[in-house]
Amino acid sequence: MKLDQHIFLIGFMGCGKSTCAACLCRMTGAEQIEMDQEIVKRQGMEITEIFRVHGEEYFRDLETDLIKEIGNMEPMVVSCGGGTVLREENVALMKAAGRIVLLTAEPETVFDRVKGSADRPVLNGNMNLSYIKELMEARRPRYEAAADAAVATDGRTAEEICEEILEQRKEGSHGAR
Ligand SMILES: Nc1ncnc2c1ncn2[C@@H]1O[C@H](COP(=O)(O)OP(=O)(O)OP(=O)(O)O)[C@@H](O)[C@H]1O
Ligand SMILES: O=C(O)C1=C[C@@H](O)[C@@H](O)[C@H](O)C1
Ligand SMILES: [Mg+2]
Repeated sequence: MKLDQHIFLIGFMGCGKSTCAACLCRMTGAEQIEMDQEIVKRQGMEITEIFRVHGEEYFRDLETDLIKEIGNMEPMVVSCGGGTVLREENVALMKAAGRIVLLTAEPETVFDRVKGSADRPVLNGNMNLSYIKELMEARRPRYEAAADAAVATDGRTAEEICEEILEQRKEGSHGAR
């Protein structure tokens, strides 16, 4: 199933964007772009380092620049940063270039998936379930407003999740995205 537009995977940290993007690429033959990794590569610095040295706004500007570039690329699967859709401008650029799929997971699932890692500056110092719940609730309206479709990931394999994403896309081809 070849892509005719980008698929942007969005959602909270640890919801499975990178895992599902890789799986979607195996299923469609499309290329994957990992926004976080691409920014790390270009800056020659880890994300925690970019936040520490330049601040969050600087990182958010890099995300916007990258989204603009992606808009001019061949259709691919884009694994967004967890906070990419916090900027309205980014959402508008993404909507113009493809379909935005929200991956969801319960806070308990997220905590379980991310608790062993120190690579997410937004969670460093706040690696606990109540903070994850609070931040997820605060961000939920932004994720939901940006999404063309949503898929729950709790207790499901990447393959099951991706089949649903591709199935929705077929259905969507007759009307809404
Ligand atoms: N459906 C799933 N079932 C079980 N474990 C999963 C699933 N999806 C992802 N994981 C695991 O959860 C962790 C986070 O997944 P992943 O890196 O794909 O999330 P992400 O949304 O890209 O997070 P971030 O961008 O914040 O790093 C990984 O260890 C991954 O193996
Ligand atoms: O949710 C967030 O704000 C972030 C998520 C990560 O993917 C990174 O983009 C960065 O750590 C910020
Ligand atoms: Mg990721």
